[in-house]
Amino acid sequence: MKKYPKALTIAGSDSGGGAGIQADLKTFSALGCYGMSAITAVTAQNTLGVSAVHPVPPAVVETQINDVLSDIGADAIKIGMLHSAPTVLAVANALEPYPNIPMVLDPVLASSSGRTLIDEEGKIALVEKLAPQITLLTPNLPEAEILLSRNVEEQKDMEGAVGALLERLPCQAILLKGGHLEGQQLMDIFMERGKAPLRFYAKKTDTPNKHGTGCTLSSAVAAYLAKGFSLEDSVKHGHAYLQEAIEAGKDYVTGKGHGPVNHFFGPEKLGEKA
Ligand SMILES: Nc1ncnc2c1ncn2[C@@H]1O[C@H](COP(=O)(O)OP(=O)(O)OP(=O)(O)O)[C@@H](O)[C@H]1O
Ligand SMILES: Cc1ncc(CO)c(N)n1
Repeated sequence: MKKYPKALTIAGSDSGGGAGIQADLKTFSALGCYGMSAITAVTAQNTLGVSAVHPVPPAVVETQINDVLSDIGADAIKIGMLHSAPTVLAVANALEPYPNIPMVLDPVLASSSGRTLIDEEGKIALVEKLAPQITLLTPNLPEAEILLSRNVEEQKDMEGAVGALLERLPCQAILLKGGHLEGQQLMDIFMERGKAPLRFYAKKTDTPNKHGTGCTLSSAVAAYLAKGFSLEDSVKHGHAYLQEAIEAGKDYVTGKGHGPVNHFFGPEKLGEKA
């Protein structure tokens, strides 16, 4: 009997196709996983920003998750935009019966253009109710600052920050992303509870197409977890996949603002004529 590696994303829809559910499903597909989705909110957005957010009722979010997991099942789950406390609680509730599925939570607190994508009570519920079920949390620096209530301004502050996040949040591991810092060499730092931190370096690519990098990275890690890799190897391979997708997408023009990365740089390259 053949079985696909299966990955579920619980996230918001990005009408522009570069972030959210759309980026997650592209990433799962590019990495050879069967992708499924539970949509938490419909956003109207494009490469210039988010213009509207319409939440899906929490009970409908919970039912999407129940229906997928009780029938098809998932080998890994990625969680993105949750929008509000009732949605966070509905997701925590629906996932509680599945403690053995690895879960990656990208704590989407605001869009890159600054629009808030979760409310204050949602943040508290995320830390208190959902984090205990999470294998890997993937905050960017502004999100880490919100979660820690202190500034993280340089690469040398990141190791202290990742340790402090692990003390404050009951998840198993953290990947703190340094993509928002100045400088030509970027660093992400990964730490599993009780282990030494690991650093992942990347040369900063000169590109306008960075929309959805966070979504793509967390889904790539989830895809590798679904395929049976260890957490450390999934982070390593997920980071490498994103770097290739950023590089492969840098010369394309999509919209007037921040375009997407190129998820399909493999054998069937997006944009190439047959
Ligand atoms: N210009 C770049 N070149 C190469 N890698 C980058 C670049 N910008 C960001 N990255 C990488 O992309 C990943 C996402 O980092 P970032 O800190 O931008 O997350 P994010 O803010 O959550 O993303 P998003 O903009 O999708 O919300 C990290 O691995 C980071 O190192
Ligand atoms: C739906 C959605 N999720 C996440 C992000 C963050 O990139 C976004 N802009 N939109």
